[in-house]
Amino acid sequence: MKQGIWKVNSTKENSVEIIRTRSELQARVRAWKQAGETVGFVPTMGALHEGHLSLIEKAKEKVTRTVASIFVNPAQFAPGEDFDTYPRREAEDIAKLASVNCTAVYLPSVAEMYPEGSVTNVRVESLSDLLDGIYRPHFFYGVATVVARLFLHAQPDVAVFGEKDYQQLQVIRRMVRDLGFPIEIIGGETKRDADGLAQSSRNLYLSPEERRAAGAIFAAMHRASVRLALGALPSEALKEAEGHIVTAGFRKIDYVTLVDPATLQALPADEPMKEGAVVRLLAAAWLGKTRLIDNISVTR
Ligand SMILES: Nc1ncnc2c1ncn2[C@@H]1O[C@H](COP(=O)(O)OP(=O)(O)OP(=O)(O)O)[C@@H](O)[C@H]1O
Ligand SMILES: CC(C)(CO)[C@@H](O)C(=O)[O-]
Ligand code: BAL
Repeated sequence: MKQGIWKVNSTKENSVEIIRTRSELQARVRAWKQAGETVGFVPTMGALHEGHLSLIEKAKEKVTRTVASIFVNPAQFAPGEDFDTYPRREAEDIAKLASVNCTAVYLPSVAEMYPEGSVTNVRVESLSDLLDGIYRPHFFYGVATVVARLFLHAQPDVAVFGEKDYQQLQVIRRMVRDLGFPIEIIGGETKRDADGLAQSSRNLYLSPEERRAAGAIFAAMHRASVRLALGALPSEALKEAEGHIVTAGFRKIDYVTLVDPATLQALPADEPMKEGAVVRLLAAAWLGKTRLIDNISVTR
């Protein structure tokens, strides 16, 4: 029966196994585990770039089988956000996954992730309500809900998330801790273009002019991190960074802030960082209609 489901619903293309249903994925993972293999999981929304592929490579260091998922999750988009226009590039994505020898890709439908009448959600309170949660109040509830469901479908030993979405990584770590998922969560470092811009699927929305301006967000954060390491007041270093971002052509800043890396609570703005402190500098800003986020670690 398990074998039958697998044969009907999955095909092989460029050596990546394509799996579209929860039952197939669970059967496949169960078979691997029974054979003594270990499973790494990389959830994505597709339109893959080198950042995503680096997470597969990171998983491969730890496990013998890797599964990527591609699912544009309606529950994490608010009305008026870009759910309908979010880039969808299934064939290209599958070829990219093949190029890094990802074992399988999970491509569930909305009905597979949210069976009709589904009313069960996961809320990681507190962490979800700060920073991006202020500007996208629905967002981390949608992320936690879908990631919990994906974890139950994929049942991985290890899951890798990008540090680019730093708050998301912390929310997932907290959910895994609180609910006791037997999954090791690993953070993957942010892959950047030559000018420092963090790679992101939404960079595809930028016009050539906007793309030229976009590097300013990282440049401003990097400059602020150097000043902070030298003992500048956060209020001054962050204000200067905001000035650079606006001058480069960003139309609106949601935040440029210094936080505790674990709790994400804002640090005092009017005291220099303590010697030896390691904190996180996070920023979110709008370039035209595109919202870019980024973050870096700052050490004094
Ligand atoms: N530049 C990057 N380097 C490393 N990991 C990344 C990078 N960008 C995204 N990721 C990670 O890839 C995973 C899937 O993210 P997602 O599919 O939303 O891509 P994205 O590029 O962040 O898209 P978006 O533009 O919608 O934010 C997440 O864990 C995310 O943190
Ligand atoms: C983790 C995730 C795949 C959940 O939909 C998404 O938020 C993303 O791509 O970062
Ligand atoms: N990269 C996180 C997914 C999102 O912004 O919708």
